[in-house]
Amino acid sequence: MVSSVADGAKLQPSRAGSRLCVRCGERKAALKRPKTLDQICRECFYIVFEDEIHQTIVDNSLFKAGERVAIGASGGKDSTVLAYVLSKLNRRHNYGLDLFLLSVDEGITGYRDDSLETVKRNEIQYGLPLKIVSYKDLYGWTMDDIVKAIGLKNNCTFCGVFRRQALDRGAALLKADKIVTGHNADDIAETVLLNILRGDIARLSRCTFITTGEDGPIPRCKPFKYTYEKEIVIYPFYETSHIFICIYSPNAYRGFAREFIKDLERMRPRAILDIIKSGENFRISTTTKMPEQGTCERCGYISSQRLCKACVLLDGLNRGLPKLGIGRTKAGDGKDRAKHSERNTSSLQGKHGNFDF
Ligand SMILES: Nc1ncnc2c1ncn2[C@@H]1O[C@H](COP(=O)(O)OP(=O)(O)OP(=O)(O)O)[C@@H](O)[C@H]1O
Repeated sequence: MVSSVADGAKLQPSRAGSRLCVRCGERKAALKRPKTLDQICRECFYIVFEDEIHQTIVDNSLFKAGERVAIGASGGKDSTVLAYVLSKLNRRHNYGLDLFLLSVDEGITGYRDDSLETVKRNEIQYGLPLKIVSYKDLYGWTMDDIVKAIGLKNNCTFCGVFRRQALDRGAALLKADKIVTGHNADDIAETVLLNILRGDIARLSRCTFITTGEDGPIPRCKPFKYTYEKEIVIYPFYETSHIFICIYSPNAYRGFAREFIKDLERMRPRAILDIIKSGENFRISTTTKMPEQGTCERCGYISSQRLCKACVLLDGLNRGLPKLGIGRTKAGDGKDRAKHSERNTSSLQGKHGNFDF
């Protein structure tokens, strides 16, 4: 399913009126910057947008020269803009990175097949090699098959767990040193809020990290950590920009958090950065038990249980018991590596889940 988001982006420029740009003081302001509400011209908007991302990359030492970086490319607005900006900054600032597009085909007819067409165009437009890995090849199941087996209710759990691992496997095939994703400031603020609402201390403690998985197979980072979604939408300006909406994603709880953050942003744009800042400054009590890292006995993937979540879910599917591994039951067959409280066990469960991408 495809919907155009260019409309929202076009409204703002027309409201900017005839004021001069606050940055250059020469050209007419073309829009009100969503992040700061500054009246700014189009040229200066591009400059500050790209410069802030460059600054985030430099301040957080996200990359080293010579690294092979796989860009998680879904074909949606965030990762499409990420691929474009990262290849531009790589050239402009001589990062010395080898960039690749990496797409996971979940096998969702009418959604991922459409968005993969965008990625294939990006491969040519941006001159970046593309690798596609599919759930069908990796797990023997497409999401269409999984939804037929389990219905709509818990399908996001399968998709999140499988996608996380599929990205790692694809990146390993590309011999990548890092994976980057298009998670933006709104996504991160939303995740902070959700982890508070769920009392998920383990994930709360790491969901604001700009780089995660340094102890795992391939670290992944988020160069858009401080980039507002509204600015990502505006960035391609009058070019058509599309959002692909998953036909299977009912995730109402996340949707509620998202709406709440959008309301806060309308009243006070800084709210998004402030929620991220709060998340960054949470201190976890030393008495809270944290997951103990290991590897899955069956597939060798990083896991805090005897079997990783993907293997447990796959087992359930293959045995005709698709609900196995869903919810708050323990992954594996109960032989935990460490004794955890009930709450901590539930945190571990989602370690590869879609809230902790
Ligand atoms: N199928 C996929 N293949 C490769 N990377 C993916 C895939 N799905 C998600 N990602 C990565 O995870 C990020 C966040 O995914 P999410 O599903 O939240 O989509 P989103 O916020 O709408 O981003 P986008 O606009 O890029 O689709 C994406 O920006 C992308 O980098």
